[in-house]
Amino acid sequence: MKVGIMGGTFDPIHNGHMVAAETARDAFGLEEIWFMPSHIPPHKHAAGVSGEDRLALVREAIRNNSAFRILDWEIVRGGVSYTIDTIRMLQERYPEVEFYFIIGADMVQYLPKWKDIDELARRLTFIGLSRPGIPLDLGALPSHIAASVRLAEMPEIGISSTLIRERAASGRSIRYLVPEAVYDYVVRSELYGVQP
Ligand SMILES: Nc1ncnc2c1ncn2[C@@H]1O[C@H](COP(=O)(O)OP(=O)(O)OP(=O)(O)O)[C@@H](O)[C@H]1O
Ligand SMILES: O=C(O)c1ccc[n+]([C@@H]2O[C@H](COP(=O)([O-])O)[C@@H](O)[C@H]2O)c1
Repeated sequence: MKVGIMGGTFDPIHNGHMVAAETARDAFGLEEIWFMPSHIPPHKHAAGVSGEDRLALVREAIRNNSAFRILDWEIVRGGVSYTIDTIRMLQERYPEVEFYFIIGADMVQYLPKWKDIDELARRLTFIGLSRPGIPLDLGALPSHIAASVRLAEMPEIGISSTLIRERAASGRSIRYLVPEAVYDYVVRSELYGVQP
């Protein structure tokens, strides 16, 4: 069975994440996508919203898609969410699964800085997807890392969680930038400064 892991801070999850996951599923014949919110992301600021709320937002986003599932291991484990730690555990628990890890073009360039990247690159295949303003190519990667990355074009979506947080904080609409059920949850729970 082929499973794509969609890891992220998801602060909040938005439509760029949804299209990235669906593009990877479709392009590489993945049977399931497991959305995996990180606890503390390794190389950027911690999320402003709790792990429980970010898990709830992901649950809302994927509720109508039976191929999309949630993996709460990193939130439950706490600490810094290094992917290698999680993948070792996942491969022990699910030895029959062939794992892919879905990332945006920004993260493709960043792969050499990931913890134990050489081991990770042996354990799984990365799927790199287009993101506006960032070249989608493997030219800058060492060849042994590039060998474990596949690229797929997706319609470029200029949405980031930063954009959503900034718009929400300044009272501008975030509707339709996030899945409708995510928008409803954000409004209901008054996250990111959004008022009902
Ligand atoms: N619009 C997008 N198009 C393609 N990939 C994306 C997009 N937004 C995020 N991703 C990818 O999804 C993964 C998780 O992203 P993350 O949760 O950090 O969201 P983000 O929008 O990049 O967040 P922030 O703005 O807070 O840095 C990363 O691999 C990232 O590259
Ligand atoms: O393991 C690492 O060193 C590592 C470094 C950067 C990012 N990651 C993972 O990549 C995914 C996307 O990261 P981010 O920061 O864009 O949310 C998320 O699952 C992170 O845990 C992992």
